[in-house]
Amino acid sequence: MNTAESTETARPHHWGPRGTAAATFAGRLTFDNVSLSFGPIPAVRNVSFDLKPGEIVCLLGPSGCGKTTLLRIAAGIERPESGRVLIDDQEMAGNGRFVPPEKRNIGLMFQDFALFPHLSIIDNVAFGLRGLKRADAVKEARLALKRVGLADYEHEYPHRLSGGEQQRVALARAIVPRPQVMLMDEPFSGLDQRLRDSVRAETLALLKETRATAMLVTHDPIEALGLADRILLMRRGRLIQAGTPAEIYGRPADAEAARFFCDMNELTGRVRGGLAETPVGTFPAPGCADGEAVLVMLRPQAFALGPSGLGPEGFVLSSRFIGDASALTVVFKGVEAPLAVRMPAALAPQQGVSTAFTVDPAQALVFTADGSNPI
Ligand SMILES: Nc1ncnc2c1ncn2[C@@H]1O[C@H](COP(=O)(O)OP(=O)(O)OP(=O)(O)O)[C@@H](O)[C@H]1O
Repeated sequence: MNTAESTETARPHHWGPRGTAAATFAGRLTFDNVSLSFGPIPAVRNVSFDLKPGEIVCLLGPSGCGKTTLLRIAAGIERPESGRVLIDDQEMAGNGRFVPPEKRNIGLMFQDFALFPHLSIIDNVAFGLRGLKRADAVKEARLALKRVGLADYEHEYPHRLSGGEQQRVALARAIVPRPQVMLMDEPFSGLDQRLRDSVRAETLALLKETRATAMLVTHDPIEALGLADRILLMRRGRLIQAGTPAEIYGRPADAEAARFFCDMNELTGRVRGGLAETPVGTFPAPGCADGEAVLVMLRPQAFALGPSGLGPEGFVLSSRFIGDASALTVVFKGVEAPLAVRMPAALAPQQGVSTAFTVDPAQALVFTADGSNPI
């Protein structure tokens, strides 16, 4: 059963059968040194990337970092002040050229779904097919509505639909003209938390089916890790790092990028013989000179209980059950502030206990002391 059924309304909530959406010829989306400022605010600065046909990419970063502006530039809603935007090597913007949004063969989906309130659901979906004969447009729109499980809703109006249903109408409307590139701005943020997981999974399946290249904006790192073939990480208008979810999570470009994905424990280490020494263990720091100070970041899940005498001893200051895990704060000798530790609830020690821990070096990230470069 789709979890949407239990959360929103009593109406049926099944999406249509997978594999029935119309496929497109995916486009390559290229940004070549693109910049745009709003007065003194440099919203997008010298951004370059290349989205391969059919790739699903999440544009990720904190609020105000320029994600929406970048998406709007890709769509042709904003003009870059310098640089070039290309789809399949054709210039959409740059060198004096500018192709308007309706000529770019892109699909757009906004955070608030932006359905037309005065149009019925079928007319909302058929809106992008105005070039077709009415009967053909309606036929295509019906197929798309069926795929998102809303075939019975075609005569309804947007205000009569729940948020999850509106999201599906917006998705059907975006895919129905078979765009080469889909651009989606926070497409799940307006949805109830419990609904989000199933809608994300269905949307991802649908995107793969249409084979369109997709760029999704999100500020949620977990969402990006779960959805994307590749993540583009932005900060203050710049592209900081591009890579697969495993690359970005496992080897963040700097300490700030690491903090964006996880609440990190941060310790200062001193290097000796290629190892950063800290009060809770030593971690590889290849290429660093003896005596150099480095920043060691440890994920809360790096810690496990260990045999006495081997790892650091810690005093459990607090232990909180949070469902599938327990969140602990633990005081270690030589470390100023208590460290955050997370482990399976069944294994977690009680508050007030002193016990030995081990620390998984694979969960440690070592950076230069100022956090600007990984080691
Ligand atoms: N039309 C505009 N006029 C002036 N400033 C703007 C305009 N659009 C965006 N900005 C500014 O540009 C910067 C980037 O904004 P943008 O909306 O692209 O960021 P974002 O990463 O999408 O943020 P959020 O996640 O909060 O939507 C911000 O400082 C924002 O205030």
